[in-house]
Amino acid sequence: MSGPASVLDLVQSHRITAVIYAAAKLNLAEAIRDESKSVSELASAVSADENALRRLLIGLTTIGLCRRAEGDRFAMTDLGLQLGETADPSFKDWILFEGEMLTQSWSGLVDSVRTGKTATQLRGEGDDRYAASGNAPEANRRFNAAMVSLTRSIVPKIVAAHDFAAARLVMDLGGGNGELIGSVLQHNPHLEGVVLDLARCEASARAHFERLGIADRCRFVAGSFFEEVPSGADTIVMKSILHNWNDDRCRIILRNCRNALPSGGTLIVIERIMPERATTDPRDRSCVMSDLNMLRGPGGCERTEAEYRKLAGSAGFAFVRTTDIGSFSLVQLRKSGD
Ligand SMILES: C[S@@+](CC[C@H](N)C(=O)[O-])C[C@H]1O[C@@H](n2cnc3c(N)ncnc32)[C@H](O)[C@@H]1O
Repeated sequence: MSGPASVLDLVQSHRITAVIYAAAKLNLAEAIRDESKSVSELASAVSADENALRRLLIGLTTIGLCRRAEGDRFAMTDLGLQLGETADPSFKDWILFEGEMLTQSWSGLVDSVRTGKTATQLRGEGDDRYAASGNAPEANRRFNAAMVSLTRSIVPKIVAAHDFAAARLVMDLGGGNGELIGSVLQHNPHLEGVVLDLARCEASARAHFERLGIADRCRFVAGSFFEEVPSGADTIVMKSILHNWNDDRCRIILRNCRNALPSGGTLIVIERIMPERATTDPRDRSCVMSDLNMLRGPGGCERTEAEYRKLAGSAGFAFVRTTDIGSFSLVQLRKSGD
């Protein structure tokens, strides 16, 4: 957002989400591709009313996702192309998740602020959103696909930021569909990998390993990191895990990691780092919005670097370094005190 916005502009932000969601749902980026298309052509390609579609396309130009070409033709901008399913990066799955699930959940934010409880707790479905959503396969598929699109966009920075040369077996704890470990293994042919996550991620993770040609050196273990983390890995990575949980739950996960790692083993935590004092800077805003998303969603929070260091220290890890990788940071820790 450039310059100070009016309160009216700010409160109408949901309209922008709806415009982007409509464009993604209509597969507009796929229909337009790299060349401009006429509105009538597009209307028949995406099954839309021509006049209404023109109005949507003009809306998309005002937020920089489309540009008007000659006559009644529109093209996607580079940013707009990211709405396409096969773009690199593609945020389509995140947009569908945001438009179909998060928008609904956030409408109850006031209840979470009043009570300090998550949407799942307020519905009386317990403290663990992941356990509560166990029999909602379509919602889980949507969530997992959204996580893949977000993680895929930052994986090159993760791979560049950490040298895995000395590692032998890397475990991605809560690694979902295997996006992160897949990339780490592709860039490090000497490595073996394992993903530990809930059983519902197993089929898609295994299919992903087959697609990448790493199935012979990457396994999936179905389990819960609150019960046990299997030993064998010298390095454990966790992306977007600790921010899901409160400090007590995080300590259980961290202690299970510590029990699983050999002496001096490495733990890499990849999370957004909360600023000590948030400002209107877009990066601060993005982190704080994620923090509120954790309040409403799984019940965790975003933490400052000092908070991560303290939390990890209380579970027997020594701080090594923090590397800034854009909107996320990579906090490297070492098992201490054997
Ligand atoms: C926010 S997602 C992060 C996924 C992945 N690390 C990424 O960043 O793309 C959290 C992950 O934790 C997994 N998870 C939740 N509860 C778990 C549990 N008790 N044991 C293992 N994994 C769990 C979820 O299935 C999900 O894949």
